[in-house]
Amino acid sequence: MAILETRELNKWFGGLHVTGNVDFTLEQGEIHCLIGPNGAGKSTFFRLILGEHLPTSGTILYAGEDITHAKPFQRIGKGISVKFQVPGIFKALSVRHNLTIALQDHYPVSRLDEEIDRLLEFLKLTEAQRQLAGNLSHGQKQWLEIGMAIGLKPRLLLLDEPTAGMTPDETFATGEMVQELNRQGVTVLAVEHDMAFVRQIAQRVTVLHFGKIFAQGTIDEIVADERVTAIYLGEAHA
Ligand SMILES: Nc1ncnc2c1ncn2[C@@H]1O[C@H](COP(=O)(O)OP(=O)(O)OP(=O)(O)O)[C@@H](O)[C@H]1O
Repeated sequence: MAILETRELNKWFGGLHVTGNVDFTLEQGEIHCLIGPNGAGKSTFFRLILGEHLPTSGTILYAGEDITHAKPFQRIGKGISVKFQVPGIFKALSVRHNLTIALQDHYPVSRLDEEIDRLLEFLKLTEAQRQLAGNLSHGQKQWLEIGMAIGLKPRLLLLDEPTAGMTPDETFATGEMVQELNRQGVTVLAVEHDMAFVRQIAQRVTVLHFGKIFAQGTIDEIVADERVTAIYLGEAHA
């Protein structure tokens, strides 16, 4: 079953056709990576799914329901959550306090502490829970942000370059977190440039180019596609 579908989705910014007639299907339960050259329209596609941009034309379906014109908070309420590239954490508050703010409206007080403890452990942040979020390493800040996105128990998690700026060890640990979330039933759509990470997590890959779907398949199929190498991977691995 498809958890997300876009049909003939188009977005124009003035004369720029940034999303070009995109028919995209995300199956419930998969980890899907979106790759493509800079300016290919990946972030715009995310913002359309989230409702931060409205499409010029076309339809977005979430679990079969038309959400094309739903407000962002309504989409979040339906189970879509996002982690953007720039961490949106409260730097002057402790790690635990950040998670408390993210979760407090969604759990009864009696369960809140237990839920935060569980999340801290998952994020490898138990030891750091009393530190100010601003003092965390770059990778830990990204994990805290992932925690704030998954605390709401989304059905669909969107990740925008989740490993940007991470060390290889942090990147690998992030991949393990994403896989564990997926085992727990979360469908994941990630924009990512790091091909080692894509190989670690992706069950399917979509290549965007000039706002259009250029290729789709498993990571092995994508890497073996000479047309993809010509527009993207050649440059990424030069
Ligand atoms: N709000 C906007 N107004 C006008 N043009 C925009 C707007 N947002 C994005 N664009 C343009 O749309 C095109 C696609 O941008 P987008 O950020 O979606 O690409 P991307 O694939 O995410 O790129 P990157 O990998 O560099 O993040 C670019 O040419 C960009 O300049």
